[in-house]
Amino acid sequence: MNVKQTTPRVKNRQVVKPIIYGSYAQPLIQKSPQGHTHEWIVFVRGADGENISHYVKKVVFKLHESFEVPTRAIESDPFEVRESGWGEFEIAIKIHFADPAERSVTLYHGLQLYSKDDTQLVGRMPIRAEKYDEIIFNEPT
Ligand SMILES: O=C(Nc1ccc(C(=O)N2CC(c3nccs3)C2)s1)[C@@H]1CCCN1
Repeated sequence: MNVKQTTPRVKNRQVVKPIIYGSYAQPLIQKSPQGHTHEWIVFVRGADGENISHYVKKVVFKLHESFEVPTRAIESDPFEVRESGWGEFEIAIKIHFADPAERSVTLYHGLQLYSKDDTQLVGRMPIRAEKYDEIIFNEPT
């Protein structure tokens, strides 16, 4: 009996990429001449340390417009911006993908320089403000 063998079509399947984004901040030992009180870093990274540059082409961090160069495009791992300042504000984080067919994704992060609860932090303990999220790609059939 002649049975036609067909290649099994892969249905639309999802590829889920876990990421962590956020900021770490630490008080400066002394206020800078510009009045900066903290140093901080804002970042996007793969959860469990995965190298996201396999599927991320660049990450654009949009800082407050009072920064000298408020728009920072980072085109290779580590996708982070290291800065200093005196206050907390929202940072837009736009992730552009290596696959030109994939639309970019924008996340928003409130830079945190101070502890949210009333624990009086001893010394220069860093303030970690991190969020877990997932980038979901729909694989074509
Ligand atoms: O703080 C806040 N907004 C901030 C915007 C920019 C900040 C900052 O840290 N910097 C600008 C950059 C400069 N350095 C020298 C010249 S411009 C260092 S803070 C708000 C105000 C109320 C609550 N939070």
